[in-house]
Amino acid sequence: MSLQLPAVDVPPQPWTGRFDGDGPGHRRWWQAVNSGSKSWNGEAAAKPAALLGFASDEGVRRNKGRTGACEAPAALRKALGPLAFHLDRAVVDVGDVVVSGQDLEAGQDRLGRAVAALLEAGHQTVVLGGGHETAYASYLGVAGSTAVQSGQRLGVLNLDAHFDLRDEPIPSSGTPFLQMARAEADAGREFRYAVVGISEPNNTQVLFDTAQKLGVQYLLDEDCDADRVRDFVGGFLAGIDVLYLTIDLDVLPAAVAPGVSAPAAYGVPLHVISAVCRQVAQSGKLLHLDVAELNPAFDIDGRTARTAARLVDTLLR
Ligand SMILES: N=CN[C@@H](CCC(=O)O)C(=O)O
Ligand SMILES: [Mn+2]
Ligand SMILES: [Mn+2]
Repeated sequence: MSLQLPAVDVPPQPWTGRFDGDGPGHRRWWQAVNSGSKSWNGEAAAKPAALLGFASDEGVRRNKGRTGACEAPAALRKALGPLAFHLDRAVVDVGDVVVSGQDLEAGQDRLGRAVAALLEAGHQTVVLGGGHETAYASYLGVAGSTAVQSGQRLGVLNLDAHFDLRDEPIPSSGTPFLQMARAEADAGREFRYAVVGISEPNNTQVLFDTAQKLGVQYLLDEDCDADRVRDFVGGFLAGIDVLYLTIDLDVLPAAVAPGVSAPAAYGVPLHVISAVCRQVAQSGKLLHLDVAELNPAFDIDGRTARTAARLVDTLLR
């Protein structure tokens, strides 16, 4: 595949990690990414993955959260770099879209256009956020894809302690899914939105009412045992053609994911979230994914970034 990547604000930088040798048996993520669009074994079965950073703090700032998510794309690459590479696809890094100052909307627009271009070129797209305002930027790209434009049914699956359906005068990290609901209605499409891991005490009645009005399917964190989540996700996948998966890392318990703006007191166990990622990867319906809300300033030993890296690795298997 030719390297026709969209221009972004910061071009990709070389990746680094532990070096055990040059042969395929020693390969780690950093070596695979640095070898670009060349498949590591020349016969990759799956479509190449394109990683794109969204360096944005503005949504969290507007939502009165703890800022620092703009450093997350670099922290996620650092966590991915040393992982042993067992993927049957090439991975390319496209670089970062950077939200400058307070112009979140312009950044979301740039990211959306880059995602749409990468989807058009046949990539499996992966956005490394950013606060959860990343989700609306991702959506702009997904909504512009040929798959959605040609009438395939889009599903948005959010792994999150929060609905992020706030009705606010300006967009933030708390509003992306209400923005999507309105955009889908304007386009004359049904909004298919499901959330795994909702924390009841961290979402007001107004948010539950909005979710009900929009027909949102959700599972509370306390109900997220492995069987129930597998059935819930399986049911959602059965009713859609293409999936946009978004992982807000605050869906995980604070001990596993301390490096977020709003750590979860309860959280969904990592093995359950990891199983969702395997289920989604095996469905063959994954169009686009992103990881949001990592805040390296509050991460302990890179726990949150390492966990996120592992989930991305699982999703690209
Ligand atoms: N993306 C953020 N979502 C949450 C944050 C909650 C909080 O800061 O406590 C929300 O807006 O509900
Ligand atoms: Mn959240
Ligand atoms: Mn969120």
